[in-house]
Amino acid sequence: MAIRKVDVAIIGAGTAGLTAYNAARKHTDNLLLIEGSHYGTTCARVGCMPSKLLIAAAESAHAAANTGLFGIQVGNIVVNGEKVLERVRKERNKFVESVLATVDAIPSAHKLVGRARFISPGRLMVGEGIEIKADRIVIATGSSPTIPDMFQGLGKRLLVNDSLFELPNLPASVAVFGTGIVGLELGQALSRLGVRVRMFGRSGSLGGIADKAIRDYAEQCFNEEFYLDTRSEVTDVSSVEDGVSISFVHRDKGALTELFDYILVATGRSPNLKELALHNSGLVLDDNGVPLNESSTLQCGNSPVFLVGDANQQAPVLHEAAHEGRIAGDNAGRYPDVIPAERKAPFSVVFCNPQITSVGLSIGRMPAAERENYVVGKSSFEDQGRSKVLGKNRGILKVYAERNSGLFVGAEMFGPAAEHIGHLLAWAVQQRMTVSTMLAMPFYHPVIEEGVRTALRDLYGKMIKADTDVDPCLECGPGT
Ligand SMILES: Cc1cc2nc3c(=O)[nH]c(=O)nc-3n(C[C@H](O)[C@H](O)[C@H](O)COP(=O)(O)OP(=O)(O)OC[C@H]3O[C@@H](n4cnc5c(N)ncnc54)[C@H](O)[C@@H]3O)c2cc1C
Ligand SMILES: NC(=O)c1ccc[n+]([C@@H]2O[C@H](COP(=O)([O-])OP(=O)(O)OC[C@H]3O[C@@H](n4cnc5c(N)ncnc54)[C@H](O)[C@@H]3O)[C@@H](O)[C@H]2O)c1
Repeated sequence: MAIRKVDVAIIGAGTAGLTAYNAARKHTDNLLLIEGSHYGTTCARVGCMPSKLLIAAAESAHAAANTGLFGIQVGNIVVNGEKVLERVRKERNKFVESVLATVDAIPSAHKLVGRARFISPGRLMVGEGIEIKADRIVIATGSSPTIPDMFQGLGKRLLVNDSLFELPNLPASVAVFGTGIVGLELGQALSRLGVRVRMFGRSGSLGGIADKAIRDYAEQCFNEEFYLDTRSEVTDVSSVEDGVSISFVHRDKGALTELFDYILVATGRSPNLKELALHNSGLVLDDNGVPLNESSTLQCGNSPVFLVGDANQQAPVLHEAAHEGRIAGDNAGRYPDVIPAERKAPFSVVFCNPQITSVGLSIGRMPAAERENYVVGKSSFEDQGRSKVLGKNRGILKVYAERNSGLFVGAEMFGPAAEHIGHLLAWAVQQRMTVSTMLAMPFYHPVIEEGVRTALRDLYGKMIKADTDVDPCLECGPGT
């Protein structure tokens, strides 16, 4: 049995693990990055990048099919599924290669391939033959798709994000389970590429939208493209010779049984912690078996262990995984002199179409009494000038401010260019801007951002006096 002693061990060479490695290395040269599977990260290999590539193809097909609005007729549109997936993989591989180049640049003495688990506090076993004694440990093991029992046994008919992009061709039909972020992004993309899609949700949730009015509006929009039920009643899912048979209660047609080539399971992700034998780690675990940890330091209690990225499930998105890795790597390097870091404003974007963005405080999830402390402004994109020009005039934006201070605290949007609007609003939250400061900023004309001004003016009007309109907007052009 080989035994190695290091200052810092990092488990998992994904986005969080790699940034943790870089930060910890500024403090010590005696560190180890342990990876139990492929290098290349979830984001590049099976997450953000291939999904966005598939969505880009879908957007292209959708735009081609919807030129009639502008008086333009396009000939017969043919989606070549093999070529679509070929491009997804080809471009995806380039993103993976750029990560692999980063990993290659790490000295081999700092890397170890094998699955790690705790054998006691501060001691890890990697595979069956290597024991690592580590003064400090960063857990950066990511997350994996959760597969509910009802889908077990479907064999190759069951897809998750990891397997979808490896299909040689686009299937004719896919039933998507889960109306969360992954389900919505991939399900809509498949539908826009000509795949027959039905989407089955369970809890009423849709793409993480907290506000009920925005959620209902979005559900209606998606149903104009494909059948989506956020509270579906699915009575049977079985593997049959030609595919998967699904029995469900259709919202309008009652009980139905339909056949699909595949089901795509997008019912959430669980942190990769089970394999770590955390009962040997000495860490205090919550009811779900996740070590308790502090979000400003990522430290687990007073221990020399840090938990980052999807593994802690605090903010399972790429930029947060990277930020958390940096904080934890630095703290593991400097331990016991741990320093709390400022966290970024909460921010997410869902790349469905129209897009969804959520920023800052989630007023929609607050109890009614707490919500009283906030004022809500709203705008619709149905009549918004630039959105109409582009034929993208669907959507709602809600913006939130603290009632007493006028501080801008958050927003939620389903609508055009939400990936960009979300950035403006997230930066405003993080800069602790007030609504009046935001309204003093320049707004060009005609742009989609004018819809933000409309919502902020509505908010401002409600803040200054509930029953008084703000002054007319003299600088607002038509359709803002
Ligand atoms: C389909 C999809 C689309 C997404 N799109 C976006 C997007 O558009 N924007 C966005 O911000 N986020 C997106 N995300 C989320 C984003 O990909 C994740 O938040 C991010 O990749 C998490 O990084 P991580 O370092 O925590 O985990 P990972 O990159 O998964 O790294 C964890 C690593 O730990 C290794 N590991 C696990 N257990 C062990 C062990 N016991 N021993 C050794 N190694 C181990 C794994 O092999 C893996 O390499 C998407 C996710 C999915 C699934
Ligand atoms: N654009 C992005 O930033 C992006 C894209 C993809 C994923 N992600 C990250 O990945 C995480 C995981 O995404 P996800 O979509 O897998 O999880 P999620 O938690 O967003 O959604 C899972 C959905 O599945 C539903 N569900 C659970 N069991 C079900 C069942 N048996 N039948 C039908 N529906 C069921 C849940 O009610 C929920 O709506 C997200 O939280 C997000 O942070 C981010």
